[in-house]
Amino acid sequence: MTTPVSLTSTKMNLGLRQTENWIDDVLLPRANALGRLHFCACLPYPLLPLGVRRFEKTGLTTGAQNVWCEAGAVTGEVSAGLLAEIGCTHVMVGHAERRRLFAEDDRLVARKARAASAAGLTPVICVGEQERAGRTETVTQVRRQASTALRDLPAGAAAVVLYEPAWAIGSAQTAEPHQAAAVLSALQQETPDHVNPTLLYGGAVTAGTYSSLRRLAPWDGVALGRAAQDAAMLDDVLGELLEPARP
Ligand SMILES: O=C(CO)COP(=O)(O)O
Repeated sequence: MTTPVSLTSTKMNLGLRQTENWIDDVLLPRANALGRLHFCACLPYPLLPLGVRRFEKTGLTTGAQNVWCEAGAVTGEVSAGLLAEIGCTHVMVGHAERRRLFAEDDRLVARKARAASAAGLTPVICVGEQERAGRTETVTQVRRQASTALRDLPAGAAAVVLYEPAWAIGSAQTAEPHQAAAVLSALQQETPDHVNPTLLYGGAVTAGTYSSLRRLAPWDGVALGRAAQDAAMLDDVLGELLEPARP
């Protein structure tokens, strides 16, 4: 049984001091466990050097929450090359909040994923339905989002596909495990032969989420939001992800 993979994004929820405290008091004391999960913390742009410095030699890595597709004269944006140069390993593309607030569509998300990959970063391609929907509609949306982003990645490129239903993010409810299993199966079918992405679930993850999803489908891990910011919740999730005998 391979060890699951996990990551988190602090979104815009923590300032500089809060991020320092969270890294020092919550993440670093758990660096061994988090390192086993290849844990990546996706931070706002100005806090990326802080993450890179603090995580040096810990097994944890730093990711960005967004990127622009090209370098050059694009005021206010940040290129994949710069993210790689400062030490990021991952970058999220197409998070539901960006699709909703900034009208990011599948083609733009695909360009961002390609740029990330070309710079040596692992794109975390976020997919998921904006509104709660039935299985057929959900699977159709997710298939389209994932295939558009994956098909132009170079052969052998590292990639994560993160299924996060927008309605579950920040809520108390995760996706229903059978429906999530149908999504995972569609993602596997939609993955082109030349890439082998890690497939994660996110959205209202707490202790128990991974086990109930994994019972029905071979998810590679989970992305954490609120659960990574609370030491007790994080301990519970880590205990579950790292327990030796999972079904
Ligand atoms: O959006 C998320 C992570 O990117 C999920 O957040 P929550 O786990 O807090 O719902």
